[in-house]
Amino acid sequence: MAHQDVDDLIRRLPKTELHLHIEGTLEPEMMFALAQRNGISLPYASVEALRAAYDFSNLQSFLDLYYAGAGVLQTRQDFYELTRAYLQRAHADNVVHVEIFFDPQTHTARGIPFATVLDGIRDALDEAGCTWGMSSRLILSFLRHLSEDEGFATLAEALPHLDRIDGFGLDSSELGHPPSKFAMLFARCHELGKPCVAHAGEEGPPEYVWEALELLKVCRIDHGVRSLEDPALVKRLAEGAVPLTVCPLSNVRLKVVDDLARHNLRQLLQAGLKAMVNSDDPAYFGGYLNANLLACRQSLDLSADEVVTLVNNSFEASWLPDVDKQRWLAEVKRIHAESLAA
Ligand SMILES: Nc1ncnc2[nH]cnc12
Ligand SMILES: [Zn+2]
Repeated sequence: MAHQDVDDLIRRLPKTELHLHIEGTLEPEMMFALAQRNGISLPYASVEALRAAYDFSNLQSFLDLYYAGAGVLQTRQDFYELTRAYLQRAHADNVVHVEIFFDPQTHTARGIPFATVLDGIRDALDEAGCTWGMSSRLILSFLRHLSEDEGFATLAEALPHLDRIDGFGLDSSELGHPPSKFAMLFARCHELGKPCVAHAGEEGPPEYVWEALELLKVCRIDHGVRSLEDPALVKRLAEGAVPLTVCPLSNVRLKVVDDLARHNLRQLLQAGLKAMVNSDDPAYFGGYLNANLLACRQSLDLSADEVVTLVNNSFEASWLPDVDKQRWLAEVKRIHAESLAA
């Protein structure tokens, strides 16, 4: 199939996104607009100056800016508008199902009530369900640079809202904050009957992926690109069909890989791992879901079959009920067959 046809297929396929930080969808234009509305001054003269600062050397250099930027989010309406803007972009990319992270500790630490954050995000998710039939799940992600006790305090704040929280995650500065630090917290999350995921093997070593699996008992690994360094881990991930929510443009921008052409996405698939493509923090990393897939197609010369495998892996790894998964997988198959026949 010609490159142009694979690109068309990428755009046409229904897709799901499983690794997306809602705070990472805050575009510079919206950051400035909210800053003005909320009477906050930003240390940048213009949108262009802010964008120019998006030149990261590693995960921490990004996180410093990302947490500072999130300071403009104050009201339920702000969180609603942020989420609505992301969902509009996802819908334009033919994303039909999203499972998104929110970082409540980033906001409650500034005095924003937990419910303000949750209500605003949920307003937009519910609206997207009504307007487009887009399905969604919301994942409360704990900040791993904070203590486990602080995680427990956040979990206590979440308890009255558990009907609107679908799972738990772990993100932020990975090095020096291994999953084992949160073993008791995640045990409690499992007791609440919710699925858990964790960022691991982004900058951190394969041991962190092992800990996420064995101690936090996660059902997906977020990133996990360093797993290939450990053959025993690859065997474990393949045998357990553990999904890896890979974020290629993020990996380039955070210098996890030096060049997209040298990303190990294909090697992950060839090792039998359930990898897929996601956008992570698209406002900071230069592209939403289709942009990630198109960039991989171009730099890695992905075939139509590889694209379909990535999209299928994503539906299979989602928390959709089986009947919905089967419906979307059948739709992917139909569109793939149509594009082959064209
Ligand atoms: N890529 C990433 N890794 C860890 N924590 C994050 N929070 C937002 N984006 C993140
Ligand atoms: Zn992430």
